Amino acid sequence: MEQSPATTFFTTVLIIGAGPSGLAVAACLTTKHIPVLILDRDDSTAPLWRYRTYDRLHLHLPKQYCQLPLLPYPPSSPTFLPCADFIRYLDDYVATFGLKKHLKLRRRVDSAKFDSAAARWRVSAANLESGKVEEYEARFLVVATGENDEPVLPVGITGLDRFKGDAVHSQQYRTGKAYDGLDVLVVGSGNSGMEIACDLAEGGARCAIVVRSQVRRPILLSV
Ligand SMILES: NC(=O)C1=CN([C@@H]2O[C@H](COP(=O)(O)OP(=O)(O)OC[C@H]3O[C@@H](n4cnc5c(N)ncnc54)[C@H](OP(=O)(O)O)[C@@H]3O)[C@@H](O)[C@H]2O)C=CC1
Ligand SMILES: O=C(O)C(=O)Cc1c[nH]c2ccccc12
Repeated sequence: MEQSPATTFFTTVLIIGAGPSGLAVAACLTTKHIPVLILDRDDSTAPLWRYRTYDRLHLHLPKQYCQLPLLPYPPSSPTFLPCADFIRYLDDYVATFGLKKHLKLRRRVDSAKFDSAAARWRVSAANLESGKVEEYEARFLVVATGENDEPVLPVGITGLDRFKGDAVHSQQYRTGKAYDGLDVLVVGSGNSGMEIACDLAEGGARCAIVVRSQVRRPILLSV
């Protein structure tokens, strides 16, 4: 059977990733009237912040280090924003710069090639709603897919397959209250591991933490 040709979309700048970075790039370009399209495989902007964070999450950095270009936080907002406030800010950001019309969600980018003869990027994406392949042609490509979207699990932990308890990645962890009275081992002493260990202890778990190399010292910022 003959395949119908893929639909092609044209733009000047194609941005992959609708997290804070992708949205910031899009806002800066659209205010200069440069055409953009933003692709994301998830069904919303900032999916990591919406779907894969624990309940008590606040930004660890003071708000002045976490604001996106062209839209300051109101002075009344707290110095360390709760996650829900940060998401609201990102939603306001999308509304303020009219980014919704440039967003193409549920698009999984599968390849990106630079066609030097045409001086264009040719990007192929699966439309996860329709199941069809879409092609995108752009003069510039911005990859804003973040560092933390995909969970990283250590491979080859002997006996993990026989472990009777829950083993979850920090992306699935929500609250220490769910572990009241249980023994929990936290692997990793970055910001996630440290804060989750604290949340577990406050939730009533007996908690231990694995530190592979070192406990990093906090950098003190004046706020
Ligand atoms: N509220 C906020 O704003 C928050 C921000 N963040 C940010 O998100 C990013 C990711 O943070 P995080 O999720 O903590 O990840 P990180 O990469 O910062 O930390 C991962 C930790 O896991 C350890 N680790 C990895 N593999 C193994 C293994 N096989 N055995 C033992 N230990 C292992 C690492 O040890 P080693 O040091 O030896 O590599 C490290 O301590 C950071 O930029 C962080 O600042 C995170 C949480 C909250
Ligand atoms: O507050 C922290 O520690 C974070 O890791 C969040 C964060 C890092 N870089 C950012 C850029 C914009 C908004 C939030 C963050």
